Amino acid sequence: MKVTIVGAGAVGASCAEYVAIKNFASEVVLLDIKEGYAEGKAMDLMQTATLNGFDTKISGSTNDYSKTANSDIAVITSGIPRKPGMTREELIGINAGIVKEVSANLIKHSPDVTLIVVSNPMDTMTYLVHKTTGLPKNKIIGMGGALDSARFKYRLSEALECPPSDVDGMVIGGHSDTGMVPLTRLATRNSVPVSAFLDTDRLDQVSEDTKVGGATLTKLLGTSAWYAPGAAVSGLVQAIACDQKKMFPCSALLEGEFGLSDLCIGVPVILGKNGIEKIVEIELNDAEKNKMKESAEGVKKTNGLLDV
Ligand SMILES: NC(=O)C1=CN([C@@H]2O[C@H](COP(=O)(O)OP(=O)(O)OC[C@H]3O[C@@H](n4cnc5c(N)ncnc54)[C@H](O)[C@@H]3O)[C@@H](O)[C@H]2O)C=CC1
Ligand SMILES: O=C([O-])CC(=O)C(=O)O
Repeated sequence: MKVTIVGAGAVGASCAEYVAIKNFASEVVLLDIKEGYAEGKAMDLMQTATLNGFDTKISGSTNDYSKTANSDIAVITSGIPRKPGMTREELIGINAGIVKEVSANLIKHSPDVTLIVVSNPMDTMTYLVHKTTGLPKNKIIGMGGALDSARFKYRLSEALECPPSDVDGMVIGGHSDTGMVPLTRLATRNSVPVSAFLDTDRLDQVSEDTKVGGATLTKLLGTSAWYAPGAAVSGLVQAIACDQKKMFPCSALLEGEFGLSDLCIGVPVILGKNGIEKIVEIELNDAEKNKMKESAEGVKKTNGLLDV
């Protein structure tokens, strides 16, 4: 199993580390445009192999895509992150060109690759990859909802004063400060609806904190987050690599599902060896449907800025 990660920055390197530690991939190639950077990160990570007990071979490449040939899965984390006060959407001008070029280069050397798009604005970057590559729709996956759901569960565990492992929950919709749709109605603590423990005001607060999860960290860190993003991507990579048939909310091309079409947005999907094996059309109530519709309008507005 060969995994390539383009962009050896904060998220790319974190993802490489989690993939390696989980020890399911034979090879991880890190590629970056910055001279020597991916090689340096790869060497540093390889020197953790005996410490962390993994056998995955991690190598680096400065923009030489021949090193990525025959990758099964490739992750795109190349591009700029936001600074405090910015939205993800403001990154489109620089990141669209990078994502278009990187995806074309990856596919040239690995025509059967499954792509996971991380660069922001992620839903629009995922749509761009659909529009500009010939890859089938099941092989293009945007990562956002897995991260947003992890943050939702963290915020719920804070409110419930319980360990995060007691909590289950999911965030669908666009990966943006206003577009996320945390499904509080379906969230549970060990199968008990969270509404049995928390009142509406507290649940609304959890939702709001979840939606601005990325912005909150960007303000604290001066750049956007990487540990939870890297871990979330590694979960998607593992589900595909190990054919786990696990369900995650991912940005997928919709063609009528949830009453939406011609966009990529976060919805529950089953991930296995064929990438997106199924979009799971869960029943939403009217309020959730309206939030999804508004979220989709926001994503489409950003998509309208693309030159495709
Ligand atoms: N979808 C999500 O949930 C998340 C998305 N992100 C996004 O991921 C992206 C990366 O974030 P960070 O790793 O924090 O940024 P970073 O600046 O640490 O790393 C980005 C790397 O991309 C490289 N790069 C730029 N152009 C390239 C090209 N043409 N080819 C190869 N490499 C290139 C840079 O040299 C740099 O090393 C950002 O757009 C950020 O907004 C970050 C966190 C979560
Ligand atoms: O907030 C950002 O810009 C990066 C990101 O997508 C996240 O951490 O959710």
